[in-house]
Amino acid sequence: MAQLLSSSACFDGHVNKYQHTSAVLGCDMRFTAFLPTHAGAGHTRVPAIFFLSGLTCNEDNFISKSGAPMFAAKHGIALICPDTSPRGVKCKDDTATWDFGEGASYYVDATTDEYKQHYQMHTYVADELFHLVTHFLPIDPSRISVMGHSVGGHGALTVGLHHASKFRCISVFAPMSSAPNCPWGVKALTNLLGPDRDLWARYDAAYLVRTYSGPRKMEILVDQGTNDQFLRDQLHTRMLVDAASENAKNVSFSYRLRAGYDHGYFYVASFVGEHVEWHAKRLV
Ligand SMILES: N[C@@H](CCC(=O)N[C@@H](CS)C(=O)NCC(=O)O)C(=O)O
Repeated sequence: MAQLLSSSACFDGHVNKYQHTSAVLGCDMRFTAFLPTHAGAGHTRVPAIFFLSGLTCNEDNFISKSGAPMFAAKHGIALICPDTSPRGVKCKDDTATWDFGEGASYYVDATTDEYKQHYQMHTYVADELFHLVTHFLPIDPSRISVMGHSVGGHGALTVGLHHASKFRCISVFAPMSSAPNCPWGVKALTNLLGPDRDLWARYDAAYLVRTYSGPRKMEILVDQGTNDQFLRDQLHTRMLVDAASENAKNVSFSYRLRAGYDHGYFYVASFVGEHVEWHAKRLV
């Protein structure tokens, strides 16, 4: 069960904030949900898009900055926005920097002694939160997809490709495309999984796109701004394009390059309507 903390009318629906105790993470967690008005009326279950946010974000950034609820209302789709990490669990160094730890879990299931007790965000999103929202909210479990931004784009790709029977399609803005091949990812995976790089492939989005083999063809939409300050050193979006071209049998891939846009929420807000429409075609 989740406790409703607040509810605000928004377009043709409500933005609700919930809190629940996560058994997987061993702490209380919050998430926000946009629910269209007709969700739950006469037992109506609606499709949903999970949105995974990037570094320094919590459950509020996307829902309040992207403008997505207007488009979700138009298409009758729910938005589910989890927090980006466990909170207040006091693991080693997890509040020391902005690019790792609290607000920066990288959606990984940790195996190191320092982090494995709480940093299980992959299983939290794919299993625990998925189960919670499809049992507690009027959401149709057979019509769910995943979207993400930056490190949350890495999260959307890794969660979506590992759980393709649960998530129908994936779209990402400015994704961190290969965690083992950028400084953010190397720092996070060393902390969360240890130094054995063979274990890191499970969270390498480009590797997963290249090797994905079912249960059905996965549709992926990748969006990238050309003036993104993190593109050259951290995101390497081209690696996803190359990986998809090598696996066209199993992956249907669209790439939208946006001239002049940077990494921030003004960029996400500019194209989120296109993304919600793309998901709606596959969910509604
Ligand atoms: N704190 C970093 C930036 C972190 C950052 O850009 N985070 C992105 C995701 S990777 C974000 O969505 N930030 C929250 C926001 O803009 O609301 C800095 O100041 O350079």
